[in-house]
Amino acid sequence: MRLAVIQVAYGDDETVTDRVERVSAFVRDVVDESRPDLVVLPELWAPTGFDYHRWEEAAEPLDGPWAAAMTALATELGATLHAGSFIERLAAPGPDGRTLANTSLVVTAEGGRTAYRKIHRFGFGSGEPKLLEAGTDVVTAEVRSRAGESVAVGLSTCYDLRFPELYRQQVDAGAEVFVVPAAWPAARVAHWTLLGRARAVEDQAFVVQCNTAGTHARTEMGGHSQVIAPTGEVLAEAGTDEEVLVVDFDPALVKSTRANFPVLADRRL
Ligand SMILES: O=C(O)CCC(=O)C(=O)O
Repeated sequence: MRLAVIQVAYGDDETVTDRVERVSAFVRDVVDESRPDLVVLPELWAPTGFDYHRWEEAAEPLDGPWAAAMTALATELGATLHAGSFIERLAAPGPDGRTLANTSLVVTAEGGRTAYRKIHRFGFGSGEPKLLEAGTDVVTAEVRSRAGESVAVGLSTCYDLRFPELYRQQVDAGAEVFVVPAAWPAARVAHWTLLGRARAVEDQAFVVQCNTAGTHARTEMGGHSQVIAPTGEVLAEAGTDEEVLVVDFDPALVKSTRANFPVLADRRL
């Protein structure tokens, strides 16, 4: 199976409309050139990650124009698109009284959609916890290759990476690959790379991390998107600029790694 991780860079100058157009063209070029089965984009690349005060105006429902554009792109290209996340406007306020969520969207080549709402909100009282509802559901999506292979992918977003219990629940739900879109700042990028490898080793799963590059809302992003094998081997790692990682991987490596070194069978809780 082949995947392409697109580490998008952006600043504060580009309009959201221009960015959606630019990134869609970028995805088209990557698919034309490399024919990946799965393309991954970062967290909140369209509504501008850390620009919290614009989220309200940028929010769209799950059946809004951004999701429609991403669905059209996936079906046009015949590849599964993990479109990263967007600010979703919920139909009704959630338990915290908020009507927005940070929602990731996966679209298959046939246009089937899976959505995941970020469970762990980042901001310690401001930003996400103040503005967004928290997701409650552990979500996996099936990704099929052009050759007919199939793998279950666990969905999480950025700060979720710090909470290993979420990934154990994804393992219990059948996940063999974890895909993590992010807008992870440069200040803590060492945590990002370390935690990604830790999740791969402890859960014996592929980890696909797609971060943001550039500086927006006075926050420098960390880049260093990476793809990790279930053994902990780093299969590819980006630098700090806009970049694409194309990686071929064999989903069967998860089962063989878990069979050959069966630590997950020794869990006690
Ligand atoms: O946990 C971190 O250090 C960064 C998390 C973050 O930026 C986010 O979830 O948006």
